[in-house]
Order: sequence, then structure tokens, then C-alpha cells
Amino acid sequence: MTLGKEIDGKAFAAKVQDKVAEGVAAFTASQGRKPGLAVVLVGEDPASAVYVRSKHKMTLKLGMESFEFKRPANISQEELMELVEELNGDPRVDGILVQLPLPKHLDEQAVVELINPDKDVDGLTPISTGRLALGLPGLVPCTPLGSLMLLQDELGDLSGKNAVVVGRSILVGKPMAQLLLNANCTVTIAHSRTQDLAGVIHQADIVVAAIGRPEMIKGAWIKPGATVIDVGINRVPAEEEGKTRIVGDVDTASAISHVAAITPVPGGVGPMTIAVLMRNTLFAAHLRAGLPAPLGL
Ligand SMILES: Nc1nc(=O)c2c([nH]1)NC[C@@H]1CN(c3ccc(C(=O)N[C@@H](CCC(=O)O)C(=O)O)cc3)C=[N+]21
Ligand SMILES: [Mg+2]
Repeated sequence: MTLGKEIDGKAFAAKVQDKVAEGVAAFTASQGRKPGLAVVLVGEDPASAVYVRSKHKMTLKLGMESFEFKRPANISQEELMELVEELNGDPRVDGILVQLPLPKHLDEQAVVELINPDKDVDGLTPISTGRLALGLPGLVPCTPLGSLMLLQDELGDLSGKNAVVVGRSILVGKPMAQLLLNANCTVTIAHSRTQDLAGVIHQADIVVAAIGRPEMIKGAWIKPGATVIDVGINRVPAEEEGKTRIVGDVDTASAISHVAAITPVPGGVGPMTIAVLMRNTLFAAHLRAGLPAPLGL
């Protein structure tokens, strides 16, 4: 029995970060100001607070400005919309990220649609999703773009490969499918209503798992030699009483002997998400300054 390799997302993310830091230094030297990222966090979800903290630290580490806006869970729609409009007009802010999900009483779509598309580092506005669907350049959601970068690093040209994306969320599944299609894959989007999910997955040279169900995809479903990107971040109880650990959407223990390569959780796609957010902020800064996109990113 041969074992597939684990893709080191942390190491690849570190390379991306180094290139972003170089680009940030060049931008700052030529423009006399640093690129800036604004992150809006509504409510007290501890996992969200951890992600926002690591984004903040990475932004500063790469030489950019970080602006954090923490607001109570009971903020009104009007107050949140006012904050986004303020950030749209703030010349120090190149990128705006509103951490999702928002509390239930808020209209997420209305907030996202208000973000200036030139500052849309999450790639979620209708302009960004439209550009992606048209195959035009633009800001692309961080997790799918990071996943694509890992796949291209691992496999080179993706042309003609069968790719199955499991999950159809706005943040991951749909944009991931668009990116793979733009890279000339034959793309299937599977989801909770898909019949014979195991059979569909078994056709795939590339599997992207983004369903949010702990260890649901089993090794026997995977075509031998496939490359698997596990986007899942699921918190489950750990052996030790009262502690939790995170697992992906793929049952790695059974998958590892079927795959050519697979991203681990943690240490796979997660670090790439943050690295691409940094990249997107640098891109947005160039866009707003009327500069061409930085090379090599
Ligand atoms: N508007 C918006 N954009 C997002 O991109 C967004 C969001 N909302 N809401 C929440 C999800 C989740 N997300 C992660 C980012 C980094 C890690 C990450 O760094 N994970 C590490 C550590 C995980 C851990 O130990 O908890 C890893 O996988 O190795 C995970 C998840 C961004 N999201
Ligand atoms: Mg789904």
C-alpha cells in the first residue's frame, strides 16, 4: 500500500507571503503610503475572533496597515452599512473584509453589495463574481484562489482534468468551480442533493471538498492517484475531556492510501486563505493607485 503525500500549505503560504512583502515594500516606496486592510468583525464568535487576529498579525508582518472594526452582535443594519460606506471612502483603506457569517438579523447580501468592488478583497461583490464568471481579471475569493495555487503547484497545467467540487457555497464552492473551469478542467459541482456522491467523486482527478461535514468523504470514494484539496474546518471533540480539535471534510486516515496528494487540516488550505487575502490587498492597492498588477503573484 502506497501512501500519498501531504501538501504543505503552510510552506507554500510562506512563499506567497514573502513575495507579497516584497511587493508591499515596492508599493510603499513608490506611493509614500502602505497598503491598508480593514477587517470588520461583528459579534463574539471565538473562532472568528481567532481568524481575524491572525489576519491582523499577518497584515502588519508583511508591512501593511491593519484597521480592525469590532462591533457588537446587536449592531443595526444601518450602522453596519454606514461603517462600510465610511471604509469605501477612506483613502487609507485598499481592502475591506466583513467577516462572515453575520448574526441572523443582518442582511449579509446587502452589506456585501455595498462594498466598493475595487476594495473587495474577498471577491464576493456581484462585480467580482461576475468578472470571475466571465473569465475576466478581478479580485477572487481567497480560499478558492489559494486552493487553485496549491493544485497548480502540485500538478502544473490542469487542462482536461476531471475536477469535482463538493459544496456550492458563495465563499468557496461556486468560485472554486469557476476557477477550475477557467483553468480548462471538466468541472462537476456536487452537493447535498447529489445522487451517488461516492460514484461522482470516484470520477475525479481533482477533488475539492467544501461541505463542512467532518470527515465525510471516505478513502474508498477517491480514484487512486487523485489530488485532494480539503477545505473543511470542523471543530470536533478531542480525546482529552473538554478540548476540541479541527478536522477536514475528508477522512484523511482512509484517504491517504488512495490519493497522490492531499492537503492536511490544519496546515493546508487555511494558511493559504490568509496568504491570498494579503495578496488581494496588495492587488487592490495597485488597482486603486492605477498601477499594473505586481508580477509573480
Ligand atoms: N468574509 C470572510 N472571508 C473569509 O475568508 C472567511 C470568513 N469570512 N469567515 C470565516 C472563514 C474561515 N476562514 C479561515 C481563515 C484561515 C484559517 C486558518 O488559518 N486555518 C489554520 C489554523 C486553523 C486552526 O487551528 O483553527 C489551518 O487550517 O491550518 C481558517 C479559516 C476565513 N473565512
Ligand atoms: Mg452545500
